[in-house]
Amino acid sequence: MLELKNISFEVSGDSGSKEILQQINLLLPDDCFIAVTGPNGGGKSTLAKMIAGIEQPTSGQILLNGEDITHMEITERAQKGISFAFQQPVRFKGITVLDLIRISVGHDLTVSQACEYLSEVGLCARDYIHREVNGSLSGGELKRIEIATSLARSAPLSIFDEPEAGIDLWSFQNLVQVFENMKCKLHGSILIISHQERILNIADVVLVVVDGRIVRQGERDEVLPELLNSSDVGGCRFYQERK
Ligand SMILES: Nc1ncnc2c1ncn2[C@@H]1O[C@H](COP(=O)(O)OP(=O)(O)OP(=O)(O)O)[C@@H](O)[C@H]1O
Repeated sequence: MLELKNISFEVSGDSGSKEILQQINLLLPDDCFIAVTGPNGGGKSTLAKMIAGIEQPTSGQILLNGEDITHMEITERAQKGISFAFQQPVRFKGITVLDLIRISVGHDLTVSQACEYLSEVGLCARDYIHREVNGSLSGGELKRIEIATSLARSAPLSIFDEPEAGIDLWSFQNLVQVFENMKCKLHGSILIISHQERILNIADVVLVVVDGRIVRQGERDEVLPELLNSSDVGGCRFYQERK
């Protein structure tokens, strides 16, 4: 179980300081699929980065299964079982797709076993398995390879930052299926940042982040209709923050 207690994140710039996250409280139980949504610039990626250890909060506490991980680095959190797939996937010069899947799974794997992960994300495995994870891959290909490595890692908590970004419409249908399968197979929690109704539609819990605050959180069937029926852009302004 992951718990965020009063997490705030402030940055200083030329025009003074800015609070990107304000007093975030969140409880993420085990085996839960949570979708985080909200307008651009609301703080969703920053929230995910706090959990993964890419950014450190200015104040507050993050607990993983009761252990305080607030000041742990990203590598240590990864070892504790938090996996993070970036909005802009990272390139690994000199490392092949096969290497990356083998590293992710953490034990030896045959080529055909590794290929299964690529097939799951809709890539023709034989065309990609021996390719280097470098700039020669398109954004969408990198994104799918990153999702395949997350599947291989099968972490207790997998975080995906806008997995749909850069994925074409046809592949998007499959991507929704990938996450549905993941939800059934994975013994762990999934946190997805998404703007897509079809992704929100497969989540157990939907969380809405606006202006650095959680303005709404609850079961999908409760929150999604409110979001979709709201006339406001981002669908968020009318919600009251949950105390
Ligand atoms: N290190 C930083 N320094 C200054 N501003 C930052 C920093 N990190 C994030 N921000 C700002 O904080 C706000 C929230 O950014 P964030 O990327 O978390 O938003 P988001 O909800 O994920 O947006 P999107 O939907 O567009 O991906 C933005 O205005 C962003 O410019």
